[in-house]
Amino acid sequence: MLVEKNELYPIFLKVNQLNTIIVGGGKVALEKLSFLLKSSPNAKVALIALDFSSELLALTKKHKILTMQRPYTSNILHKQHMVIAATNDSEVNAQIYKDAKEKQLLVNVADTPHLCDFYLGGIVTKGNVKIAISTNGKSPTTAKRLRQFFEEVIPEDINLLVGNLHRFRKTIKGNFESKVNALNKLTEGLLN
Ligand SMILES: C[C@@]1(CC(=O)O)C2=NC(=C\c3[nH]c(c(CCC(=O)O)c3CC(=O)O)Cc3[nH]c(c(CC(=O)O)c3CCC(=O)O)/C=C3\N/C(=C\2)[C@@H](CCC(=O)O)[C@]3(C)CC(=O)O)/[C@H]1CCC(=O)O
Ligand SMILES: NC(=O)c1ccc[n+]([C@@H]2O[C@H](COP(=O)([O-])OP(=O)(O)OC[C@H]3O[C@@H](n4cnc5c(N)ncnc54)[C@H](O)[C@@H]3O)[C@@H](O)[C@H]2O)c1
Repeated sequence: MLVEKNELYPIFLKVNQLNTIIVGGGKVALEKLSFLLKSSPNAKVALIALDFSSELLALTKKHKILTMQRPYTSNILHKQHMVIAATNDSEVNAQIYKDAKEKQLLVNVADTPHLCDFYLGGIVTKGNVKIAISTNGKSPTTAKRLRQFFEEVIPEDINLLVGNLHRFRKTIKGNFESKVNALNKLTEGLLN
């Protein structure tokens, strides 16, 4: 049996130094913004929509996020790096996709895999450690459950390990290779 394989390449974006725009102000926009801010509270993001739900407005106020109450027009994509389309108008969403492609922006039309350059994933954060989960767009529910599972099983003190190894690395003398050897020797027991 041929097993399908996820060929997406995950990268960890510094969204505090990139410009992201979300088009839409309803339930889906709220979900995408909440997950973005949960992982990256200082993300540089702006929203544009005909109207915004009160829950979404409360979140934008809390994080000092700019909201623009007007219809989408393509000029809003100027100087943006990424756009998330989350309106309830599929023609507008398709137009955003087309405009973004013309301007070579990364685009995600929420919940519409064939109109996405990237997917938002399930994300587990423990201090400096972050794990991103994707099911290749096949089952967001599985991504959510896996995220909950790893949030539960990965100990909070994983961050202590990272901090200790970071400090230990600075104390090791020698070239790159001997540092790698020392770090690997010290941590080989972690797998057992
Ligand atoms: C991970 C997460 C992040 C986030 O949203 O930020 C995320 N979806 C989440 C939850 C969720 N979304 C939906 C449900 C209801 C169950 C269901 O319908 O299946 C649930 C579960 C729930 O809410 O319980 C609806 C839905 N979503 C997509 C479709 C279309 C389709 O499946 O074809 C439909 C059907 C729409 C319809 O019916 O028309 C598609 C996408 N959703 C993705 C991400 C991308 C793929 C990620 C991957 O590769 O796994 C992708 C491809 C594009 C995208 O990036 O949007 C977040 C969990 C975060 C967490 O909890 O940690
Ligand atoms: N809510 C869900 O659970 C769900 C599930 C699966 C798919 N979807 C799909 O996701 C999309 C968004 O759903 P939702 O629940 O967030 O809708 P919603 O009605 O809660 O919000 C839609 C938002 O789009 C904005 N909008 C519409 N036209 C616009 C335009 N021309 N310019 C700027 N903003 C515009 C509205 O102002 C509103 O804020 C829809 O296509 C919906 O079918 C929703």
